Amino acid sequence: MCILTRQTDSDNQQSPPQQFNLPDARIRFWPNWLDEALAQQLLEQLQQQLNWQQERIMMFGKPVPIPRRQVWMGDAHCVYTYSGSRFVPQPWQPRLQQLAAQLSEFLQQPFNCVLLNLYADGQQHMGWHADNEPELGHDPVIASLSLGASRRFDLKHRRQDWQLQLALGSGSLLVMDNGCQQHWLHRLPKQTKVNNARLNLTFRYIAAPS
Ligand SMILES: O=C(O)CCC(=O)C(=O)O
Ligand SMILES: [Fe+2]
Repeated sequence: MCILTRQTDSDNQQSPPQQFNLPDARIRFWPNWLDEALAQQLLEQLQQQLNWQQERIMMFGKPVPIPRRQVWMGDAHCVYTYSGSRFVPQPWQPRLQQLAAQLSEFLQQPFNCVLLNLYADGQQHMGWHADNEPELGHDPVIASLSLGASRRFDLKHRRQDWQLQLALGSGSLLVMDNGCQQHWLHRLPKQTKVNNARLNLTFRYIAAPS
């Protein structure tokens, strides 16, 4: 097993990313893509303004609330099926549409929808999964922006004994592509000592029906 950890440093959007060429995948990481004050301001604004939902998923035949709150937002055709439920997007909040456009320009990659996850504290989490729903296409590019409390993010190869752990601090941007969803899984583990909220935004692209 190989566990690699990177700590954040003072890079910004002008700096080249930290790049991890993993077996069967690529991860790029900008520790300070947004500066600290802007990240904090955006966190507070989105926490207050958005219509946060605690979705329920079916587990062993019973509806169970997921351990975080979510918003699904994007272009009207971006209907998304996740853990057996169908999500119709909320219309764009202007600041988020602007961020999607900024990321599209920055990464030279279209984004037309975003899943927002709000973790009230370190008890809230997300289990092992891949963002490999068919709507996202064959090899999706997922751009993950984090605001608020720093949390650990784990990746593991599906078939080989490889793991990667990253600390995702406020304002950091993580980009997963080149096989990451096909060959790896990721999760946000519980961290019971974390008392503050974290908001994560994963920008995605869903092709319009032809
Ligand atoms: O909160 C995170 O960093 C992970 C979010 C995630 O994996 C997802 O939205 O699919
Ligand atoms: Fe994910």
